[in-house]
Amino acid sequence: MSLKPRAIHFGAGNIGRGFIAPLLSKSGYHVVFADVDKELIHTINKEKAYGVHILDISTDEGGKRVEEIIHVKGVLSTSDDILHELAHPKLKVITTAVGVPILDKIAPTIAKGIKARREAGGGTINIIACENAIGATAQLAEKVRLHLDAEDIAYADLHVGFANCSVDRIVPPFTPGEHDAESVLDVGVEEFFEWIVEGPSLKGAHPGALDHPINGMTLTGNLAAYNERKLFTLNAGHAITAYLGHLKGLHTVDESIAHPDVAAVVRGALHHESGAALCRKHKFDEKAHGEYIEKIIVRFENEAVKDDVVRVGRQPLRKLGRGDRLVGPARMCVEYDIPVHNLAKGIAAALLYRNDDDEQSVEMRNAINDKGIHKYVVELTGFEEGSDVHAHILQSYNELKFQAVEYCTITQLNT
Ligand SMILES: NC(=O)c1ccc[n+]([C@@H]2O[C@H](COP(=O)([O-])OP(=O)(O)OC[C@H]3O[C@@H](n4cnc5c(N)ncnc54)[C@H](O)[C@@H]3O)[C@@H](O)[C@H]2O)c1
Ligand SMILES: O=P(O)(O)OC[C@@H](O)[C@@H](O)[C@H](O)[C@H](O)CO
Repeated sequence: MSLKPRAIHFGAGNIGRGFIAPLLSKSGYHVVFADVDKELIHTINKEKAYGVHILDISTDEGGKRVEEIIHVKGVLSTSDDILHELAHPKLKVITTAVGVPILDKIAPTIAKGIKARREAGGGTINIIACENAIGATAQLAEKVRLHLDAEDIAYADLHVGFANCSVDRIVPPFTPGEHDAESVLDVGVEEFFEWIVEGPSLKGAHPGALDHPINGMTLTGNLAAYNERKLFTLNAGHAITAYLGHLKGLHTVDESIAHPDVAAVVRGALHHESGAALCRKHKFDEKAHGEYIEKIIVRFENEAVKDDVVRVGRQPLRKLGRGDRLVGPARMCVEYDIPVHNLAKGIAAALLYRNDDDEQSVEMRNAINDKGIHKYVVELTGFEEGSDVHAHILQSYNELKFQAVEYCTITQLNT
């Protein structure tokens, strides 16, 4: 039996293959991917390796650097095989990158795994949900607990660490043929990455740290600040770029941010609105935060990444959640009396996002038609009619709707 520590990663998609698994693998873990996609799992088990293409025009090799990830395994997350993996004595870490709405679906499986570990006397493990949401691991923990009995909960309290994190690396859709890739498993990623994990929640021989450290993972005791900094800056700017770009008929993030109107709204939202509020709340150094924002804009401009506005804009209702990247920073601005003209434009552009292949876009359009935009904005954001923010969102909505007609048919906009 291999002496290597094992890690199970739920979700063998972009961020799983392009970010989390490479760090685990390069830190000496044997990585087992768990996914619902049979074809993908079959290919992982057949090829056992893939390449991570670094998509940076600035890399010495002109964007051609490829990192080989080897000795990976796949297991179908809906089969009993996953339970054997979860009970494995060498298992140390479970990570996820499946999308927040899917955490519900994997929770019962993880709960069965915890029960199996208790019965087998398995060692301590740590679980880290690498999703774009504040407190994603805490949400997962809550869902897992619903499937545990009192004995299992007592065991989990001692032997299972649930650590929240902030995860940052842009991993766009990747077409192997366009990049001389050898395998359909290959992924393309930007060079930059940041994985910040709540240290105090980790369990093991040295509480507050992993028994087998992961190179590239940073531990912190103040995750809340990093979480809000990332979601309300990178993801806020990304979403605004994607929704405004989509309304202009643009297809990629680099094309959208190159449009001066889009860049002006993104800079206004990040520097003068979310940034100003974040600096007030978390006492960030204003100059350093300004540099953080500009570095993010350079990442959006990376032409080698070619990220799709449809990927970045996916699930608009999740993105319009009160604690999420658009309404979240707008609410924080209101707390500090900071006007929100640019975030309001981003929220309005999200409300105008029309994509018949995206269930949440369709649901949003139907809700706007049924309830009317005034009431719907109140329901979604919590900003009352008559408030400045509500008025700014409505004003931007009407202006953008009018401008968007040039690119979309009236039927698509439909409101
Ligand atoms: N791509 C990025 O740039 C990026 C960066 C940071 C964070 N994230 C976050 O990572 C998560 C995943 O994003 P992604 O871009 O990798 O998405 P993706 O669609 O590429 O990958 C998701 C994977 O999860 C699998 N999956 C779905 N249901 C499952 C289930 N029940 N059990 C196991 N696997 C299941 C899918 O088959 C797919 O392979 C999201 O929360 C996203 O916000 C993405
Ligand atoms: O994954 P989502 O849908 O929450 O957000 C889309 C993108 O903004 C996101 O995936 C970024 O690429 C990522 O957060 C970069 O770290």
